[in-house]
Formats: sequence, C-alpha cells, structure tokens
Amino acid sequence: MGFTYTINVPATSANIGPGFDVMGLSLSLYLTVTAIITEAPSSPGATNIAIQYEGANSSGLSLDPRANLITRTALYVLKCNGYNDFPQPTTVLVNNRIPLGRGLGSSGAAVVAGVLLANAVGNLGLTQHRMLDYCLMIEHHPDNVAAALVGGFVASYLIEVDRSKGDVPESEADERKLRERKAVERDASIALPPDNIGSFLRLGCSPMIKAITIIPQFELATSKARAALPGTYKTQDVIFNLQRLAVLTTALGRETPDPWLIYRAMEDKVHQPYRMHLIPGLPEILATFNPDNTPGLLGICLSGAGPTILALAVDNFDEIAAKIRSVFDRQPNGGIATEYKVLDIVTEGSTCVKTES
Ligand SMILES: Nc1ncnc2c1ncn2[C@@H]1O[C@H](COP(=O)(O)OP(=O)(O)OP(=O)(O)O)[C@@H](O)[C@H]1O
Ligand SMILES: N[C@@H](CCO)C(=O)O
Repeated sequence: MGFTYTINVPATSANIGPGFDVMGLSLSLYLTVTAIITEAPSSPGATNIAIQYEGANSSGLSLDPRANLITRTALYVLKCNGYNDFPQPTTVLVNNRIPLGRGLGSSGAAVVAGVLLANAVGNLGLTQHRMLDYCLMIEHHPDNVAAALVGGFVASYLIEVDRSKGDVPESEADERKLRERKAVERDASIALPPDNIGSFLRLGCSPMIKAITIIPQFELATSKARAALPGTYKTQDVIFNLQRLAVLTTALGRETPDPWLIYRAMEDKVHQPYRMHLIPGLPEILATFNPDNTPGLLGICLSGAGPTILALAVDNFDEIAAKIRSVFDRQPNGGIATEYKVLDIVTEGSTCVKTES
C-alpha cells in the first residue's frame, strides 16, 4: 500500500504591463507533478527521489533531484523542517505543459510545485502564506508565484528582508516553528524564510476576459531580461506606471470591460521599453494594435519577462492572434515561428490531491 499525490500548478503571466514584479494572472495551462510513494524503507544518504519528465522542452532539464528546480525546492523546504532527504522512496512524474523560458511562469510553477511536494511528502501542514514564504526564498519576485499559488488576478508585495541570513523563529508556540527551530539548530547553514515576507490580494477579473498568448519559438531567460533593465528610473516614468496600475487593478474586474480604459492602463514605461531589443516585433506589436483597429482587444503587453505576448480580449481571439503572429512572421531572416493559445484566467490556484494506491 502506498500513496499518490497529484499536484497541479497553473501557468502565469506576470506584470500585465505596468505592474512589474507586482501583478500576475493564472492561466489554464498546467504543470502536473505526481508523487508516487512506496512504503519501502528509505535508503540513507540517497535523496529517495526518481524523476521522470514529459512535456515542454524537456531536453535541457536536469533529472538530478538536487539540480532539478522542482525537487531542489522540495529538498530545501524539507531540510528547513528537519528532513535531509525525502522521507520515503518517491517517484516524481512531471508532466509540464508550460513552455520554458517564454514568460509564462514556468520557473514559478516549478517552485510552487516543489513547495507543495515537500508539504505533502513531509506532512508539514504548511499554510498558504507559509508556502509563499518558501517560494519567495527561491523566486525573489512575487508576481508569478503568488498568482500560481492562489489563482486568479493577483497583486502582491514583498517585505524587504536579507534572505542570506534567514530567520530563527522567536516563538515556539506552534509545531511548525518548533520543527523549523530544531532544523536550524542541527544545521546553522539553513536559510529559513522569515514569516510573512510576501502578501497578496486577489482582485476581480471579468469572466468575459480571455488571455491570448502568442509564444515565439525561442527562449529568453528571465535573468537576461532583468539584466536589461536600468538601475534608476525617471520620476515621470514611475508616475506613468503607478497611474495605470491603480486603474488596471479595478478595470479588469468590471463586469463589462471598457476596452480603451484597459488598453491605456496596460501601457508601461518601466520594463517593456528596455526589453524591446530582445523580442523582435514587440515595438511594432505594441504600437500597431488597439481596440479601434482590432475589435475584441482590451490590451496588449509582454507576458512576464517575455518573449510571449499577452493580449487580453473578449472576442475574435483567433483573429487577434493571427494579426500579432503576422508581425513575427514578417521579421527579417525568415521570420520568427510562433504558436498561440487562447487561455482562460483560472480562479483556482495550485492544488494537491492525495489518493491511496
Ligand atoms: N517543470 C520544470 N522542471 C524543472 N525546471 C524547470 C521547470 N520549469 C522551469 N524550469 C527551470 O526554469 C527555467 C526557466 O525559467 P525563467 O524564469 O527563465 O523563465 P519562465 O519562468 O518560463 O518565464 P517568466 O519568469 O518570465 O514567466 C528553465 O530553463 C528551467 O531551468
Ligand atoms: N516580473 C518578472 C516576471 C518574470 O518572472 C519580470 O518581468 O522580470
């Protein structure tokens, strides 16, 4: 007799234009991790994990449990809670539908899956807020992980902390803190997440809105897209984004979305202008399509760090996708191949279901 845990984590689109490192939308495209646990005795010194992977761009991914982002995250969370390895031999089957390095939150989803996996196999009983703390120790911006964890249209912020020092909980009032304190006593190198380092709020999003994602067939590492950003900003550019972000938080939740209000509210001067050179076609796409010449369109932006384009729309989804794809098709040297998906904005976040096998 053993157990199976099935973990589902949605893809996410971060920023939504002006909400750099703040906003995220969870989308109907999933990373599924199935953990099959047998009750055989554990082998000391081994991680107790065997990974199998199928899905998006599998060639570059490591199946070494200490290197793979999902299991590396799970091992970190377990270590903070007193386990050196997985408690029982576990086969981890990964089925990943989220394209890697395209701006659809594949790394955030892997981190969330790893935290949920540790919570399940270690029977840790972590709250959603504590799980977010752990996610934020790995992925340092909250937009993707908060939306992936809780689902929907999510705003989040971080409390600034020095993650390298970690935190020893002050109170031994609850079981979780006691367990973490013991783990730190055994291994002082553990960087335990401080409590409540991230906060989130779910915002309204009209069910009429769908997310059209146009996905170029090249990867853009988030680290490279972040390295393109300046160290300082002009005051008027920051104000430009704050004005739009404030409107966007409410505009998407209106029952009948106002296309031009949303279109203008999805403009950005903080990250997209600096990433234009990394995504051929982006300047033309942002300058060309609007609710007047593209019926059904609400707004258009870079999804996360790119290169995927996110178009929010209420109608004519395939036609809108075709127009945007044609810009990529026309790029020099034979164009840039793309695929597209019309996705729902899902209100349910990550789930973990246990079954006996
Ligand atoms: N399912 C997965 N299993 C293991 N590693 C993964 C998985 N998904 C993503 N990764 C790791 O994350 C990397 C991609 O992360 P990156 O932050 O560059 O892009 P992204 O998360 O897809 O985009 P964005 O953060 O802009 O939404 C991959 O190259 C891989 O190392
Ligand atoms: N806010 C992040 C999202 C990508 O993970 C960025 O744009 O760099």
